[in-house]
Amino acid sequence: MYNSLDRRSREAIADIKDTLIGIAIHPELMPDSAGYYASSSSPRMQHHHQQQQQRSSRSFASTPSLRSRDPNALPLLARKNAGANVKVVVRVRAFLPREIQRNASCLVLEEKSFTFDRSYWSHSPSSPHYASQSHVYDTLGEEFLDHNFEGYHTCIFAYGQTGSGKSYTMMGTPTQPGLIPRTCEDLFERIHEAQSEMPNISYKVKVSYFEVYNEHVRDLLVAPPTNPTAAGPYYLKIRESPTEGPYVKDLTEVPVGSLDEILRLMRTGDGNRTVASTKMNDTSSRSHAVFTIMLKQIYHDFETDQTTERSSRIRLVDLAGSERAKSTEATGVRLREGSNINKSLTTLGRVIAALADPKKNNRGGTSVVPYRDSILTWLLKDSLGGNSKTAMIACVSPSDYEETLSTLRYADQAKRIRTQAVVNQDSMSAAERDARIAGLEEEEEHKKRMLEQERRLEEYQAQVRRLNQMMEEKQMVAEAKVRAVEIENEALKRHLDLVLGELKNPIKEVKVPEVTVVEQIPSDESEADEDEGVGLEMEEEEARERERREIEELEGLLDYGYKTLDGVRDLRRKLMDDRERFGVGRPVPYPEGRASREIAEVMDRALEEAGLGYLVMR
Ligand SMILES: Nc1ncnc2c1ncn2[C@@H]1O[C@H](COP(=O)(O)OP(=O)(O)OP(=O)(O)O)[C@@H](O)[C@H]1O
Repeated sequence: MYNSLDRRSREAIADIKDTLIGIAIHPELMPDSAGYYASSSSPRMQHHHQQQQQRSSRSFASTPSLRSRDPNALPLLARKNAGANVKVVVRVRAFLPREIQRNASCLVLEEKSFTFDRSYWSHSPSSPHYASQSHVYDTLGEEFLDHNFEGYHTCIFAYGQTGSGKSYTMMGTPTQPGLIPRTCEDLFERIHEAQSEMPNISYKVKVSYFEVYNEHVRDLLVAPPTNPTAAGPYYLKIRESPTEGPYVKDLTEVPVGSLDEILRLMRTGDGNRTVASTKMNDTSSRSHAVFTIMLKQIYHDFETDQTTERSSRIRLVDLAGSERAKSTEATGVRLREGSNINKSLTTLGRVIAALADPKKNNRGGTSVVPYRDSILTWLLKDSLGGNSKTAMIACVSPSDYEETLSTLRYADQAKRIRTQAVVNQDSMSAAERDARIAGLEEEEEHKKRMLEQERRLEEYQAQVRRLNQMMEEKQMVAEAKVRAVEIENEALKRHLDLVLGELKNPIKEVKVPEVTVVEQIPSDESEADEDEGVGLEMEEEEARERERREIEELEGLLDYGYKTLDGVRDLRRKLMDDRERFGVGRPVPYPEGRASREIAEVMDRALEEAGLGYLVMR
């Protein structure tokens, strides 16, 4: 216990030294020598400060950490410290039943030297050095949560071969919860404690959970679609913001207000994670899972009317395990997963190697760090080499020599990485806050107006599209009608020609001579012959006259037909010229005569049926 406190005190002193060096680089940003609570005249604040100091006997950096620095005296730029190395710990798990069955023995490495911060012996609970789940949290998780309350982003990731105990360490089991549930529990405990002591502090917690599976990002807080193709894109895209770095676009971030809520989400996400049974592990994680808690602390000083806001991100990563196809005997989908897992872990190794190499890293050589070579390293860019306090838990199996050696080398290299964590804090006076709110409101109003304009433009464009479509349809219908009338007219014309031909050359009626027996009356014979001759002449004259009239009438009718056809052609041309005026036709008067009227009526009906009845004048 004493040793642990002593070590943590030393670490604290080193951390303070780093910070002071960082501040000294910017002398104008040197903080006010008086501490935040010391400078506060409020007795409540001083009382709280004492409480915090008492609490620090349980935890080195005490709970809600808006305590230790004056937010006014430490503006954002000054919070960049000289950087600190990634914390690296190694954990050895217990034998699994199958290892006990084959009488596996705990391997002893030949003498080699690796640098770590700590090692956890979780091999046999009977050992006096046994590191339980709670021990791992108390000695690592708690310290990192302290950093979060101080306003630092943190990341703890578990690395190791398949079946070495990463998921056990990060998530644990219902009876032996791991770092993630314990962090959530401690987080809400601290929040409740702080809120009961300080009414002017409020907290906002949000959570997200995603996995990187086969080089794709999947939201674990959204149930996988039963039919991925019908449900749209299944995987999420990655974007990079100039201030926040790479992030997952459209990732669900759920606001949470209690431990129960966050644990429920954690279980939901865990249930959605891609897990499969392999020869090396019955429940092998086939993806890298990233559980993120976003913590915002808003502190309001009633005396100065100043608001201070601290935001931090807690990233807890359970990587998929490196695996040898030979040991896992994987085939098909499992083999493909395994090769993707190994590929991204190899890239992680290259990123760690580049970051650990001062020649590449210190002289602004971050561009040579191959973050973008895998989704995992790109998303962890900030945690690995940027604004984050980071820890790696290297998990090893007790009986696998080669894999253990490789994990230890990895871990040793990671220990050389330095990150540059800054306190993510922003403070403003009441006037600044009001101005910011006004500015944001104006921005919001402007965005709303823009959106409204965009919406209207879209509506207008949709309306124009609908109108054009209807016009096209109308034109197509009109053209079809014109074609129908033309066909009708052609048929009519042929019919008229036939009728006309028949009238011009009528088929003469063959008169069969009547055989009659005539009584001979000698005195009146010549008179009777004369009368008969005159009657025949008149009949012939009448027939010719009737024929002439019919021909005239039919010629008029034909003329009417041609004119109607002209009207239709005219209409068609107009339709082509101007859709708006396609309905205006040329009226054609009826010709005289009964027969032509009948035919004209037939034609009119045809036109009317074709929807063009207005062409002729009634
Ligand atoms: N410290 C430990 N004490 C007891 N059992 C452990 C310990 N660590 C791991 N185990 C057990 O070992 C098995 C494999 O562990 P786990 O699933 O955590 O491995 P992993 O590294 O996450 O594997 P993978 O990469 O395949 O997902 C599990 O049955 C787990 O309960």
